Amino acid sequence: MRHNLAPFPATRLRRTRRSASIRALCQENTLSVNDLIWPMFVVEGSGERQPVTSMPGVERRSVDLIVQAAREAADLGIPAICIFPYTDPALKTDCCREAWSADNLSNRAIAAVKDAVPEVAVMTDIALDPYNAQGHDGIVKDGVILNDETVDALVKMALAQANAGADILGPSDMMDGRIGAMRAALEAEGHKDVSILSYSAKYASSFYGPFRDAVGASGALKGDKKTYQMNPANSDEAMRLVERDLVEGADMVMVKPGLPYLDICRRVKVEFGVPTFAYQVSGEYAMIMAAADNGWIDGDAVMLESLMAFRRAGCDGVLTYFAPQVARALND
Ligand SMILES: NCc1[nH]cc(CCC(=O)O)c1CC(=O)O
Repeated sequence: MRHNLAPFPATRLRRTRRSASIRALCQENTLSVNDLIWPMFVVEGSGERQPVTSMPGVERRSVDLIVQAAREAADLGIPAICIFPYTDPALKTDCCREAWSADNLSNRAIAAVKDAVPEVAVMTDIALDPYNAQGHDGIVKDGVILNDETVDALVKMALAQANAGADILGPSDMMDGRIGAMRAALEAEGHKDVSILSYSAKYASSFYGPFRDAVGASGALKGDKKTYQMNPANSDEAMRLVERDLVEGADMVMVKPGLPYLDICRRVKVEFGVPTFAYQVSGEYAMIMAAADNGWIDGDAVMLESLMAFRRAGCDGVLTYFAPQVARALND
């Protein structure tokens, strides 16, 4: 872009900022409810709500209340929700078989939402951590995370979610070869219209701490996820991962976490021009809420500013725990 500005005073850049109406005319980016995916946590029971201590305002909800939240999403105009299960520790095993059980908690929630509020798109999470006694996203043997055995398990998990009625599958595991394997299995099993939103550039981040509390995975996890999630120091590698996932059949891609990785969001959008999403993760949410609860920042204003930043960086949409608050603020 060239910037051949006439010298002052012919150019006074404040002219386009002088009133609300002129600022509105010159605004380059917008944030709308259409840009939101609302992540939520499901727990066993009925009428059950459990606050997540490290994420003020976020609760685990039983399936009936997930359905109620999906209705709220529809009323607010939020196009999609994303379901994460809090799994009973007794169901966690080394082989992770609960992950692909047709009537596991997550699949029951997917089916219930699709039955009651079919117009809301349901996204899922595909990774073994909620079902793994070892807390890892993949199957662990002798301290090593096994790639190909994990992909076989993830394919079964993907099919179970598609059978339950999921619209968008979200592989968040970072194994190699999983997108191609899932896409082939979906085609073979008649799920040709199910979307894959791949967590393509997912970093080994410390911003996921509160999420691991929310799904009850922090206790089980031994070690870290650095042999599969990305090194936060890398950027070119993210482009290779995105390209690989697109070639294997992903429809949309994600960068995660969000705000600390806006440069990656920008590169993905500019280099590939595909539907690009960011995940404003639990730690990002917790930081904003903690400062707001202390009266140190204006929480609502910072929430909206942080989400506009994703749009400015080129994201088509954002997974954010703020989704209902944002929708309410935008609908006001
Ligand atoms: N693989 C599971 C998964 N899916 C989404 C998140 C994090 C989301 C958040 O922090 O809000 C994680 C945690 C992890 O990788 O340890």
